Amino acid sequence: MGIRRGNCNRCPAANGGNRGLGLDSGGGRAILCPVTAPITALRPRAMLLTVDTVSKTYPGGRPVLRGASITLDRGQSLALTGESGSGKSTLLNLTGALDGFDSGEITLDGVALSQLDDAGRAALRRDRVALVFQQFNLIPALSVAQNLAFQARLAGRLDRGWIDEITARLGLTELTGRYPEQLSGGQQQRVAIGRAMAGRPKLLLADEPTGNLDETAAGTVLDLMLELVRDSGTALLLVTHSQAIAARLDRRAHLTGGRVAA
Ligand SMILES: Nc1ncnc2c1ncn2[C@@H]1O[C@H](COP(=O)(O)OP(=O)(O)OP(=O)(O)O)[C@@H](O)[C@H]1O
Repeated sequence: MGIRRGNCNRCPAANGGNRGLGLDSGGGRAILCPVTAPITALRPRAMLLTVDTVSKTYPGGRPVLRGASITLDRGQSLALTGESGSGKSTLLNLTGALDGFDSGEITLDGVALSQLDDAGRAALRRDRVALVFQQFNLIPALSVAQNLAFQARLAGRLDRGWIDEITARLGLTELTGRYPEQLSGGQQQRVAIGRAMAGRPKLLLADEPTGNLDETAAGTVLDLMLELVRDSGTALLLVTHSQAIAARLDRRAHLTGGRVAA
């Protein structure tokens, strides 16, 4: 970047100037203030996602998000917790460009979501984001192998070697010819995770991914998902009610009153 980092002699945030920009104490050269600069400016390579003071009210409803902010580095995992109705799924959907927000900004992999039209949002979802929900959402007419390949093709990154690796790591090798209705819930969710990862997404959004599974299956699925995500360098934003699950991730953030308390 053109502007270097250092100690500024006056805090522009305090003086009503541009947040994060300051002057060095010597010659008045522009620098990034290490105190007030947005983290994105200081660590541009590591940062994947910034949700910056985002607000959202559904038509006819009360505000759900009132200036919610989170950040996520590449390859990092973050658990989003909060009371029922606090807006966790809403925040996840906004992050995945599934819905629009009223104010603030979401930046994903350098792309400001507020600037995208419908086609741009669709492209972002296809190329960089993958979703796993509590409902497995597999395509019933496609076999396990076809479900995985479908997603990879959609993302424009069909790599048979990678799909074979995912299949093996998720313990699905014996099941590749089966159809979703021939699988248990835990098996279906493993396929859903495999499908999500098949296109090598930058960000995996998971909404209560083990919520429909019994404890044993949930534990297995979570272990496999975290291992696969970690080794792939994919960042994970996971909504959960479970403190035990939240504790397994790198960081956690709690949503309350429409804001995030990290
Ligand atoms: N499409 C929608 N239209 C109108 N209101 C909605 C819509 N989706 C969610 N809401 C409302 O927004 C609020 C937050 O919902 P959201 O699903 O984001 O919460 P949550 O924290 O994920 O809840 P839970 O833990 O129960 O799944 C709720 O009051 C909900 O009724």
